[in-house]
Amino acid sequence: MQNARGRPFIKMHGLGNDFVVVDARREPFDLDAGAARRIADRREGVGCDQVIVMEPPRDPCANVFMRIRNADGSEVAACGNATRCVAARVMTERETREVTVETLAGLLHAKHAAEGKVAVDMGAARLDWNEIPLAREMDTLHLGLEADGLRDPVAVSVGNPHAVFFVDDAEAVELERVGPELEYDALFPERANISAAQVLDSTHIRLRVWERGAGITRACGTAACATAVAAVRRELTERKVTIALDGGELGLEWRAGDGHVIMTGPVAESFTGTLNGSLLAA
Ligand SMILES: N[C@@H](CCC[C@H](N)C(=O)O)C(=O)O
Repeated sequence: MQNARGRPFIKMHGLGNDFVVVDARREPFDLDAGAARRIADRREGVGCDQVIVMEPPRDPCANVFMRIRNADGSEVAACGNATRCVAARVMTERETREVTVETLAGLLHAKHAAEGKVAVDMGAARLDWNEIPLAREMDTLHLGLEADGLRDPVAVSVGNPHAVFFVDDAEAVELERVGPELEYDALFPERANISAAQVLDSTHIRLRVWERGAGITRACGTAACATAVAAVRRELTERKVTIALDGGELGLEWRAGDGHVIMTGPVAESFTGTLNGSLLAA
């Protein structure tokens, strides 16, 4: 039930990738695509890259269910930075050091890490063409895709689809121009997040991201996960890397044994407010 007086929210971010977070664990909140677009609009609404709804978990092993909508209203299964934010809130509430966050992509285990950071096990990277998904069978280590000087990306899913292009100079890539073209390429039936990754050395990568449904963001946690996996598959880096995004650094590890990706990074709460009725009403 939507509240005519509005609905409280918390503004949170992970490295500047920002979220309007609504707690719907006690009172339901029906976030449709239109409301998400209005809330995310930086001119008319609150403004954010993703709108996040915390709901009661479906799985008895989880502590919270996290629903995710991009700024364009599309509902998606994974968001790395928001997972850290939601996990941090629930750990604070429960006074615990570990929680399990349920998403449409599965159960994600999160825990406190050094320096106030949060580490999330983002699950096993998915590498088959139909898991990305791609439109046709193809080697995900070398996609036959090229645009504006970017070529031969690696495809990885960490619950959402990513194409990672390795480049000599990430700053020189005109992501705002090439990003939308690649996001909507026919090779990606569910569209894709597009990354330009520059390997600095065997443990450091510079990354810029055009997010599906949100455009250029200051950081994308799942893109960092996908990039760490792609770099190891291309034998460019070690399994543990530091990835520098526009908003700061994330620590990534693609574990050898189970293929899970562990992402560690900061969490921040900016302010609280109320979503007014005009943003919520259709
Ligand atoms: N910002 C997120 C990713 C959000 C979803 C993505 N835009 C998609 O459509 O898959 C992150 O930190 O991972």
